[in-house]
Amino acid sequence: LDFGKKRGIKLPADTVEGLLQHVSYNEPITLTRFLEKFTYFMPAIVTDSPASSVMWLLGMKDFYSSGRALHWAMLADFSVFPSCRGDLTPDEVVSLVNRGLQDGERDFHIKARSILCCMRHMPNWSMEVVELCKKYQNNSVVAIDLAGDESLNLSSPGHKAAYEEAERCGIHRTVHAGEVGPPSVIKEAVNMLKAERIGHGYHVLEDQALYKELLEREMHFETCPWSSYLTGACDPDFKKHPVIQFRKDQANYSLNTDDPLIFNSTINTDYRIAMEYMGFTVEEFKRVNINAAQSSFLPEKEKKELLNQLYEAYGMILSTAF
Ligand SMILES: O=c1[nH]cnc2c1ncn2[C@@H]1O[C@H](CO)[C@@H](O)[C@H]1O
Repeated sequence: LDFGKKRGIKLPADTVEGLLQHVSYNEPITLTRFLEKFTYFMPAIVTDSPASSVMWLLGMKDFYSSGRALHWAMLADFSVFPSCRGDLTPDEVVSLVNRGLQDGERDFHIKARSILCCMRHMPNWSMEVVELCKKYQNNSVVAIDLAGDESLNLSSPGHKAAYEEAERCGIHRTVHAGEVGPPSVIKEAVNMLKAERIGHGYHVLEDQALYKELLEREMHFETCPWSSYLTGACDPDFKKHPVIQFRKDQANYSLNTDDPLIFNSTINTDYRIAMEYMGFTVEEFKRVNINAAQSSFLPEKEKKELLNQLYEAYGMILSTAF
């Protein structure tokens, strides 16, 4: 609200409660309508330097205290947010966030890296995104992602070229796929974009051959149960949720929040759902978090440190041989 006022950008309400009523929600709507929520508050913060500083600071604090993920978009295309020209270039935003993440890692004793996100509806941004990934590759940025509305046709050369360049340069790759879209989007993500992880991926179960292949390849699925309820990605009955099948098959997947602001949630929201409706045991929570660490995009040495921390915290055998 403060940044909106300062920049003369009209928001849909002028109190915190009023704005939250537009942004946060707790009953299913479509993915497309969910994505519209971002347009209510993004114009107030994109490419604004004080806003960016405050956002990462709050993000790090949340990240530390409640396991919330940081999820941020950085590019402002003026055709998307026409009235919100800030004082930072995308490059400066990434650099600022990197500094924030590094301060946070030091102050909170956590690992925090950044994934720069391409948007499905903006294929002409993707090369710029991968160039930023390259520039900051050894400085907090570890991977490229592709998010947005999956019903849009992916066969744009922009995303493909960016992902090819990412692979060529050793930049890790994840793609939102099979969240609401069919298994063919996952196939494209894996075969064409060379994704190493799949964001959501629930609809993989509709193509058993593909599912079997991805199980064998130990493909990592970044699942978000509460998000999947609110975006209408899955049957609203959690007892029929794809995560239950993933658990039974001991697939490589993790539990995540997705967008805590909009979903008014913390990681405990997702854990509670897993426990109450999906038959999770403490052992499965441990296994899932070890999966997450193993499939993280940290450099190998740091990944081993993180895994050792988890093994120790979980009372599992700790090998000092690493
Ligand atoms: O669950 C999701 N599916 C698809 N796109 C998403 C999801 N969550 C967020 N975004 C998109 O990614 C951008 C960066 O966070 C957001 O602006 C939103 O458009």
